[in-house]
Amino acid sequence: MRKIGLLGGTFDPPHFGHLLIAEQALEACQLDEVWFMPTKIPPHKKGSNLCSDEDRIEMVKKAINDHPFFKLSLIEFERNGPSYTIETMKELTAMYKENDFYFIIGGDMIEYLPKWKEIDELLNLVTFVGVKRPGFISTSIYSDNLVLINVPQLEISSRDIRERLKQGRSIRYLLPDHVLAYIKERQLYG
Ligand SMILES: Nc1ncnc2c1ncn2[C@@H]1O[C@H](COP(=O)(O)OP(=O)(O)OP(=O)(O)O)[C@@H](O)[C@H]1O
Ligand SMILES: O=C(O)c1ccc[n+]([C@@H]2O[C@H](COP(=O)([O-])O)[C@@H](O)[C@H]2O)c1
Repeated sequence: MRKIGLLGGTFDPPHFGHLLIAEQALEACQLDEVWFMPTKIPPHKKGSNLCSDEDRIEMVKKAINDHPFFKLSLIEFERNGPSYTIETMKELTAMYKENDFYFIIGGDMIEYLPKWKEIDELLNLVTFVGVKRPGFISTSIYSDNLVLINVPQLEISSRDIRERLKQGRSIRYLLPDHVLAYIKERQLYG
C-alpha cells in the first residue's frame, strides 16, 4: 500500500505554514507523497470572496513545484457545490484502491471535525493527521483515527497575508518567492 497525505485547503494564497505541515506530516507518518488539494468551494467559508480558481491553482503549483513528493490534485474542481471531504474521499478511495489516505489538518480544525459532513463514514475512509497548535485543543473523540503530530509553530495565515497586502505591507518570508512574484504580477489582493 502507498501512504498518501492529503492537504485540503483554500490556499488563498498558499504559504509556508501549509508547506511546513505537509513536510512534517510526510516525515512523521512516513508518507510516500502529499497531494495538495485546493477546494473549489470551501464548505465552511461560504460566501467569501476568493481569488479565481485559476489563480489559486497556479499559486499552489508554484508553491510545491520544487518538492519531489508534493503533488497537486484538482479532484474537487470536477464537482459542483461545496467541496465536502466525504465526497472527495469516496471518489479517491474508489479510484486508488492501492493507497491509504491521511488527511492533514491544522490544530484549529480538530475541534470542528464533529461538524464535518458524514464524519463517521469519513473516518472509515481516511486517517486524520492533526497538527498540534498552542491555544487549540489537541484531544479528540476520534483518537482511533487521528494521529497528532508536533510541528514548529508558524503563526502565518492566508487571512493575515491578504490583510497585509491590502495595507501595502510586506509579505516577504511568509510564502515562497515564486508565489509572491505571481501575486505582484497579477496584482492580487491589493
Ligand atoms: N500556520 C499554520 N499552521 C498549521 N496549520 C495551518 C497553518 N495555516 C494553515 N493551516 C492548515 O492548513 C489547512 C488549509 O488552510 P487554509 O488554506 O484554509 O489556510 P489558512 O491560512 O487557514 O486560511 P485563512 O486565513 O484564509 O482561514 C487547514 O487545515 C489549516 O488548519
Ligand atoms: O467536509 C466537510 O464537512 C469539511 C468542513 C470543513 C473543512 N473541510 C475541508 O478541510 C480542508 C481545509 O479547509 P479550509 O476551509 O480551512 O481551507 C478543505 O479540504 C476542506 O474541504 C471539510
